Amino acid sequence: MTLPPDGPLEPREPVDPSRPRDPERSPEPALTPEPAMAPEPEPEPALPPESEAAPVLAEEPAAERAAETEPYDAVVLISFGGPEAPEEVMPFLRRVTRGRGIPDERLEEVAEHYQAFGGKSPINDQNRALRAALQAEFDRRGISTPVLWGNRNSEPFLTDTLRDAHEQGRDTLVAITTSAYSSYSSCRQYREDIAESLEELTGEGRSLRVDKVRQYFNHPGFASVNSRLVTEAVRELLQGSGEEPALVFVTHSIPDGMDDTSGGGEEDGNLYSAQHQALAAAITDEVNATLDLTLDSDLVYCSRSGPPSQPWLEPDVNDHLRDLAAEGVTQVVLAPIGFVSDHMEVVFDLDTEARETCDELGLEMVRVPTVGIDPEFVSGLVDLVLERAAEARGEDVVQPVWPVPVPRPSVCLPGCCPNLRVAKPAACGAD
Ligand SMILES: CC1=C(CCC(=O)O)c2cc3nc(cc4[nH]c(cc5[nH]c(cc1n2)c(C)c5CCC(=O)O)c(CCC(=O)O)c4C)C(CCC(=O)O)=C3C
Ligand SMILES: [Fe+2]
Repeated sequence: MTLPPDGPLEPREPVDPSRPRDPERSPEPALTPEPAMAPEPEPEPALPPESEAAPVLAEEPAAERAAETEPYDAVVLISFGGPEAPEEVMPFLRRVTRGRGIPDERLEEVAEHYQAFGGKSPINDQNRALRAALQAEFDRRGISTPVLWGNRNSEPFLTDTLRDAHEQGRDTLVAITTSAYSSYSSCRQYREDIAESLEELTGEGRSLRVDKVRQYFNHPGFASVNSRLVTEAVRELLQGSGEEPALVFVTHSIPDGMDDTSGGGEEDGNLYSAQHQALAAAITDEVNATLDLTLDSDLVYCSRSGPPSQPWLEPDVNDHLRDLAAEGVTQVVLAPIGFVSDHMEVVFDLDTEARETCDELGLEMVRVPTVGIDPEFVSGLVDLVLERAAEARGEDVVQPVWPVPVPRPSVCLPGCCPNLRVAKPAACGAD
């Protein structure tokens, strides 16, 4: 792998919000200005009054804690969820879009994509594999902390996972989400899920604390692995034909308004698109340097939904492929850097729809794998857990970063990535 060439690898300030910021050690970032570190969230209030429903809970013995992950006694992988059988598709889609008045015709249209794959999204199996790979990596390092898994939109639901953890005496958890970038959909919405689960469990007399690792689009375990995967795909294509392909980076489109407020609050906004642009540009440079090429690249978007009247990030991947073909391009490498595994957005929107577009246009297309359970990605996530634990203990932490040289805060800044429809409580933040 490539080491981050330009990131500050010296430790950052320990978690002590009362300490003044030292400008020498906190270079002004180009993309993500932020204070040295947001304060830790207030601990959850003490247990609510005993009720008949939960008389024994306070007696629960504390589970054994591995020293390396102190204060955390469990890791929880949080993801989107997906249906696993035809009859689960519509209930899943209603859950995803609840409270938003999406017409049933739109849901039926999306349901067809799932039904074309037997009503089963690959996402849950991919998360089972990721959970197991994370557990294996902890085991390999001699760390006994369990890795749990909970979803927003399908079983196992996050609330149930956290309740089970509490039953087993585990009440201080650190979360990893399957989403690397900053935006409402990819960050705050997961923080709202955590807050909602914690509130429900508090109502049952269960007190838990859940912190979160920083967004990891610029952790080498994600960014450098993507760079390697793109480089290998380009190398293979060149060995086949010798003709230089066009490089196309793809991510999930979001409404323009959601991108405008990504970061937002105390930052400049547009972080979602800016983070993708920065990673795409850095990977392109690395591919060109490694393979001695001069490839051009573009960042494009897939999986747009919402009414046509609402602007979403563009161009759409299919429109872009048409433009490339019109310019005389004959080969493309499609790199889905916005996703961590080959879920429906990848297998339907790219491997099915975009591939059909390529076939129509006579474009040869290679789709780069997502990071999935690449050992270096899995190891990077474990590093992020240990980094977050050291931060929670108030120790100096080493925060590897590439290509954007500033780590995202693990405690989100006030007002970042706001929910533009309804204000909801969110965990893991300073607001
Ligand atoms: C940024 C982003 C990610 C990446 C970050 C992350 O991973 O979280 C992501 C992931 C995913 N999105 C997924 C599925 C869906 N997303 C929808 C709708 C939406 N996504 C949005 C954004 C994102 N989405 C937005 C702004 C909407 C519209 C408003 C809304 O509804 O919030 C809808 C509703 C139907 C439709 O309108 O298309 C569905 C079914 C699945 C599961 C795939 C599977 O089953 O394998 C996954 C991993
Ligand atoms: Fe989505």
